[in-house]
Amino acid sequence: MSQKIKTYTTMNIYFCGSIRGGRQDINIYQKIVNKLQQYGKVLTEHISYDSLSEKGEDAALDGDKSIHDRDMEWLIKADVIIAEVTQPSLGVGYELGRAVALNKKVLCLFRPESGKVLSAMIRGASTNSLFQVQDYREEDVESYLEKYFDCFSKN
Ligand SMILES: O=c1[nH]c(=O)n([C@H]2C[C@H](O)[C@@H](COP(=O)(O)O)O2)cc1CO
Repeated sequence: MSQKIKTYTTMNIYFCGSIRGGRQDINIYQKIVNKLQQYGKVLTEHISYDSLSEKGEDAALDGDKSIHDRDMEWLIKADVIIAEVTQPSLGVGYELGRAVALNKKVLCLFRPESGKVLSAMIRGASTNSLFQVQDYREEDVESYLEKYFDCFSKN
């Protein structure tokens, strides 16, 4: 067990979650980020911060361009992208499109019990093991991540 965690320590994980699209799901983002930190470095940990409001990060110096350019650098260096896609977000949709273009490994997590219907452009992109969409209930999120990273280590 300890050996498995050791192999994961250098993995770069890019977590996507809604910011300006709405912060309703922040508690779930925190749960996901906490779990992901068992497997590697979460480059976008800030998405889970209580202090980050719907206004987004304070990018007073270079504005939104610095946020975009930094996040694209992180996306390029990520080994895997985990996205919580229940709360619709333009930024998350954009990140996922860029991740597909970069041939990255992507897991999208969606909660049907929210009553929302996931965009066809996300669910419909799930054609192979590189881009997966997983429906889940909040209480099961950790076990889905465990299963995903268990298979990840074998690929
Ligand atoms: O301040 C920010 N910082 C930041 O890293 N992002 C990135 C990471 C999130 O996965 C995604 C959220 O996009 P949006 O704000 O459109 O919901 O964009 C987005 C913003 C604000 O748009």
